[in-house]
Amino acid sequence: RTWREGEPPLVKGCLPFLGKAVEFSQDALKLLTQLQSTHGDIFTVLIAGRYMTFVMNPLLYPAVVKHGRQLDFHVFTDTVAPPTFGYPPIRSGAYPGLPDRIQSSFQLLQGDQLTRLSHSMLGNLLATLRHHFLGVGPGQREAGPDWQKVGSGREMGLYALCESLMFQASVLTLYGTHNRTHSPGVLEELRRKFSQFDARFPLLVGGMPIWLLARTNALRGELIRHFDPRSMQQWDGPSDFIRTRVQLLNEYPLTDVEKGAHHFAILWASVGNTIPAAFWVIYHLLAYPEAFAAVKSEIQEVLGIKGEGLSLNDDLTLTPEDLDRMIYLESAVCESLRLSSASMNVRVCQEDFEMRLDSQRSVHLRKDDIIALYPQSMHMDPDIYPQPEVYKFDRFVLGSARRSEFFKRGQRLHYFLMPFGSGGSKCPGRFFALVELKQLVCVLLLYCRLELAHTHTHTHTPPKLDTARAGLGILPPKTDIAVCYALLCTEKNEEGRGGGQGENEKKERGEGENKKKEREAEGENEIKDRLAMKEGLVNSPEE
Ligand code: HEM
Repeated sequence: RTWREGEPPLVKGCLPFLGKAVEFSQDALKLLTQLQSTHGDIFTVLIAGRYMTFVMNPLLYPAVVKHGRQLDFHVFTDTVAPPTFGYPPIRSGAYPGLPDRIQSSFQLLQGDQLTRLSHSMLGNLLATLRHHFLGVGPGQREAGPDWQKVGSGREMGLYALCESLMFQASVLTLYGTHNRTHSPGVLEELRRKFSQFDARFPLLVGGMPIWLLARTNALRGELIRHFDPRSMQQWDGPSDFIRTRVQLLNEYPLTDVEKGAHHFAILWASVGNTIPAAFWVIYHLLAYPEAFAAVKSEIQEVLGIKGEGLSLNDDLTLTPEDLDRMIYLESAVCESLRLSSASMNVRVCQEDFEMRLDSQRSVHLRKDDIIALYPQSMHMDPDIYPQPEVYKFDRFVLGSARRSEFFKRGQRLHYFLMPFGSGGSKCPGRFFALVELKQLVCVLLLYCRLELAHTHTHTHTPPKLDTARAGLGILPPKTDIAVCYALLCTEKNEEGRGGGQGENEKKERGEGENKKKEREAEGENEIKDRLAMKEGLVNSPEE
């Protein structure tokens, strides 16, 4: 291929076919930043046989997003997802109407259904916490045998802790309970298999045929079997989202394995990014005491909880309005997503056309080329985020409100935080993901005492991002990091404080709850305004 007048600069590298594939897989952000400094805001690179045009300046992102017709997202996913998860491409014409109906099913992750999902997720997070870490099974109210052990503190990897909690609570919320998976041992087994499959995920997405990875192929088969039609009948109380998808897939001539593979793909989508995101959100709060203190006191203030926190016997209610009032919590979550997300937004050019970038510039693009945005470069741009490598929990707060205006070269950005993609390919689970992450913080901070095992401050070296997954979403840490954890308030502690004090605390809590109700009544309009603003964070206004 040779460069033509009007096209973006072309970088072919020295290696035939591979082009810049090696550098890209080693450190995509570094390569793209170097190319940007030489070739400017937009350039085309040969990567493993594909010509990929990167638009690096976030002020130009709207130009790409608005060309949804010429720049199609699903052509790409329909090439990558089917061989990775094991179902046939759905846009081949063999399944008329299926792609649109699948898109419609994503509505069930939002709106009113989101409230139901959130309610169920919180219950499952608490049940999982009680069961696995504190020795109390779902539905049980009494302390189990591990109570004392936990009361005196335990140590484990923070990633392992987040993975276990988020995986189990997410599976229970989306798929329901399974007569065999009632036993947490079975869910744990499912998680282990999932995590082994996930370790090979970058290779599969990179195009390696699964038959070359015999163990991964076998694992995928086992994972799919958990979700084939016969197994799905044994899941009790699935979410409306999963129930609808089961009915939908049954209407099409798919084999049982192919149906199971679709459900398995949703499992990956729902936890593959949420688990590493949970790790970074909690890690940053533990590493930065001022962030921890501000977020915890905000949570307690909004929920009207006095004292250290809650005991296991206390239940927790978190309405969407409660979460919405927690602007420091939301900012802390966004800041962790900014620092850890490295998803690539990919589109396939459907025809030769001229894409207008701004009032002065346009470029020629060729049919079948890939157009990509790499928002990690925006997230780490010092012009937009001063000291971009530093964690600042309140970066997304301005005064006493959410901050939703960010600028580059003095111009306001339409897109400033893009962990969830953009335009037509935007993650349909983004609202649920934010709720899950906030709920996890509330649960851990209110019920547990958590500390990094080896230091109490951020002066230690933070874990590095595992760049092997660059382009695929939230990057996990290269290594896990140990945390000590214990219950904040054990029954024993409460007794120790004496009945009178316990009564006072209950009274104070009651007063706090009354205050909360008064605020709820007063603030409804204010909440609506804030919700509208929050939409700016997860959904750009023009979409
Ligand atoms: C922090 C958590 C999450 C992050 C960062 C994230 C990010 C993303 C991104 C970037 C995409 C677009 C992929 C692309 O452009 O190629 C995507 C797609 C998707 N996500 Fe998420 N996601 C998260 C959580 C969730 C959750 C909790 C669910 C569901 C319960 C979910 C369901 C999906 C689905 C179904 C798609 C495919 C959409 C389509 O094919 O049109 N995600 N996600």
